[in-house]
Amino acid sequence: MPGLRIVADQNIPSAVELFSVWGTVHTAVGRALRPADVADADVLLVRSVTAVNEELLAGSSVRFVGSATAGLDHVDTQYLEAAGISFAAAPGANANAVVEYVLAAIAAVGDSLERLLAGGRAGVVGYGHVGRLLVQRLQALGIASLQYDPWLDAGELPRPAELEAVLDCDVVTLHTSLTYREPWPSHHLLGAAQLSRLTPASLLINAGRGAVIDNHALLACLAGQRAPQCVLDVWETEPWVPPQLLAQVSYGTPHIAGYSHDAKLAATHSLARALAGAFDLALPETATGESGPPLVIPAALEGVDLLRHLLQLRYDLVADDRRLRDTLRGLATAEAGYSFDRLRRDYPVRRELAGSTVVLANSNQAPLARALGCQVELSAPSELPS
Ligand SMILES: NC(=O)C1=CN([C@@H]2O[C@H](COP(=O)(O)OP(=O)(O)OC[C@H]3O[C@@H](n4cnc5c(N)ncnc54)[C@H](O)[C@@H]3O)[C@@H](O)[C@H]2O)C=CC1
Ligand SMILES: O=C(O)C(=O)[C@H](O)COP(=O)(O)O
Repeated sequence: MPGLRIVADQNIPSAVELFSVWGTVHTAVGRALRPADVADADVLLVRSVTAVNEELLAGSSVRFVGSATAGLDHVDTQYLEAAGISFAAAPGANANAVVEYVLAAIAAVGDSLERLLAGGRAGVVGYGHVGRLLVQRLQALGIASLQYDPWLDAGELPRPAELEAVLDCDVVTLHTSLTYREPWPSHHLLGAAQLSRLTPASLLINAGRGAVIDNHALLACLAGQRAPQCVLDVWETEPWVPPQLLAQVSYGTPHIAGYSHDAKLAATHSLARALAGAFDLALPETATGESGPPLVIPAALEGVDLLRHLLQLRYDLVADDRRLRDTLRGLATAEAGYSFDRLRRDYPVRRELAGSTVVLANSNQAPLARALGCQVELSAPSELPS
């Protein structure tokens, strides 16, 4: 069906290249999309910053909406269904990127990694695409975890636990969708009472949605005597980040946990497949992404030093944190919001570690590299254990 009018968020990489075989692609600033921008469109492609609802789409000619995201809290899927508008998202496309962010955060904060490897436990809240992959990776590294996801049958979780027990783990990491739905809303799942279970020895990570934690209660908790360590990628008030909260966290980033180059491209391709399926269009052959250049690992590294080195090879949390703090310092609220969005728009190319080839001189290094999803090459191949 040639001649489709397609409106796409400017931050969906390769959207023009991939979708223009089916029509004209107009790119737009996702947060600023208004009804007039989509009134004549057939297809709308968004990211998480565009609220997709009746207000935006009523009276428009849009027949397909694609969201290049895992989270769906910005989309009124009931409205789309009632209005007969097809919808697709990109579940799982960025799960590995988020997992690598979380592991890098654990490696960066104090001795969290050492404690987990020495018999500590990670508490995983939300056992969807991200939670599942994280638990698999932890298991491969020999790290125990407990999981909380009351929407699933306990049998689907390797070690299901009550939220309280999960909060008592050494590392607590949040991967729930944002939902207000009873009986288990995730909105403000962690308020003052839940946060009070954390101790100075705990590390709390949120790379899900900001509003899963009551940010007022979090600020009070982090300013208190028994404050845990905390790493935040998401903020309840995005795109504005409260300076007081940023000042209290060990590391803060501008909602980029899922922003690997690989994940973004996978999401665009997944939307192209969905549109082709919905409109019965021929899907052109396109090259799939190549993994980055091989990574050469120093032979002397072993154990926790090797693991920390591997986890920080592809993702530099410290640099992302510094960029956010340097950018936001001293800015007024509105300007800070624009700057947050600009950091996301201009995010540097980041490749995933999983799928990367690592070149090892020491065959003892192979199990850890494999546990992180790397392809292993030995500089002397005959030494590689099977
Ligand atoms: N910071 C970032 O860059 C990214 C953030 N996200 C966020 O992380 C979330 C998780 O991603 P995926 O695993 O891909 O989504 P998913 O939809 O596969 O999994 C979400 C899980 O959360 C569970 N859940 C919902 N309410 C819950 C509650 N009250 N308590 C415990 N669990 C609950 C659901 O049952 C589901 O299993 C997304 O919904 C999105 O909001 C996802 C990707 C990137
Ligand atoms: O997939 C999700 O859900 C996310 O949170 C996205 O990775 C965030 O990116 P944007 O869609 O806001 O660019």
